[in-house]
Amino acid sequence: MEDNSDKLLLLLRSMFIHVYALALSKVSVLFTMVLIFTYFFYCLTGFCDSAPRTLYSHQGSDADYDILDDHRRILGDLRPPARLLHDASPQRNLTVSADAERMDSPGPPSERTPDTEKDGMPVSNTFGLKRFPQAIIIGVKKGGTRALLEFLRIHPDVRAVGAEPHFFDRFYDKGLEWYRNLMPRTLDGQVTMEKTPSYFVTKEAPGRICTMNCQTKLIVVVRDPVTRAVSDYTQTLSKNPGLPSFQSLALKNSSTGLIDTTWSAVRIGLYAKHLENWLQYFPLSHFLFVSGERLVSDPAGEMGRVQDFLGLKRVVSNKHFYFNQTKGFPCLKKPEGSSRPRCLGKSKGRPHPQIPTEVLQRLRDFYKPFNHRFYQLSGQDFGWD
Ligand SMILES: Nc1ncnc2c1ncn2[C@@H]1O[C@H](COP(=O)(O)OS(=O)(=O)O)[C@@H](OP(=O)(O)O)[C@H]1O
Repeated sequence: MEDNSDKLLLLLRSMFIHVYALALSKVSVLFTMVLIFTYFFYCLTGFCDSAPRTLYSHQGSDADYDILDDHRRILGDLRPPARLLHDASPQRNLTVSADAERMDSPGPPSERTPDTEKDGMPVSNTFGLKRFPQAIIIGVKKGGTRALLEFLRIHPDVRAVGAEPHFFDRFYDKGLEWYRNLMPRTLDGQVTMEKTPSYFVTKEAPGRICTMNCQTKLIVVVRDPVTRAVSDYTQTLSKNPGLPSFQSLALKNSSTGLIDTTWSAVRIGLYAKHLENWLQYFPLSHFLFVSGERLVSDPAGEMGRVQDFLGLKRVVSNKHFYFNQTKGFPCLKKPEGSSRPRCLGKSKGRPHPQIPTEVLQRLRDFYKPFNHRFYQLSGQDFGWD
């Protein structure tokens, strides 16, 4: 009898231990799952990326860069890249100098991020590496640079910083590692890009970019300097409604009709002058001049040229665009993974104030010789006169 109860007790004890162990393992599985979900959520909101985020768009020229787009892209980035699914990438003709390759290696310990170095080798905790841009949209302000970058970002082999980094004009003292850390991760063969339109008019920018990598491809979106000046003025006016009239800023003196070239809205349009500075550092073959006008009238045509220049397969084409009658500009058809068609923000393609025709004509006359010099230097006639 006592023997039997002992056995029962033993049986009950072993059952209890089993149930307890089972419960413990379930709790630990649950706990692990909670941890995994928390980590994914953290990554989805962009916090596990080591890149310092800059949002200079509100201080800079590009006032309506949509940060939500970056979050959408982070979601997109969690999808395995196409080339990992089927490796059919075309041969790239982008070249990166030995110096740039060297600079891709990790910086001093103080600048290292946890996922950029292991045993002296760059590694990554997601796909790809942060690299210096092989191509930069350097200008011009109000030329259509945001439209170009957003159109390029449709391409699976282009990865670009959303906001303007302003490294080569404002933040050069932060150092190249700081700049590289701003870049999105890319796989071999993908092109890293950024756009900061003020580089084109920054005297030091070409030398600094060449120090990073003299093989960098440079894209300049140019637009009739007269409409560009009005667009620039419209932007400043939207931030400062008390601004003096366009004509009082553009003309030194209304009776002589002399143009005030110290006004930045006028000075930026002297494309030949700025290009001459760049040509001291880079050969013409490193530049692509995109017509801001054609980017509106024939976005697919202009994108074809850009993709060729970057050595990319022509992926972005007519099928990606539609003309939005209300906005009066081409917009992107519903991009994959997004729920709606996409036009640029309200500050892109806004109405310009009426400027007296004689002032516009005066400006047109003023720009004529500079435009012609620019056509000569660039080897392209943009037909502004
Ligand atoms: N598809 C599309 N949608 C909207 N706007 C377009 C587009 N393509 C070119 N543009 C022209 O881009 C002009 C703004 O140029 P940027 O993006 O270079 O401006 S900025 O320097 O970044 O502020 C902007 O200037 P404004 O028309 O004066 O607003 C547009 O004319």
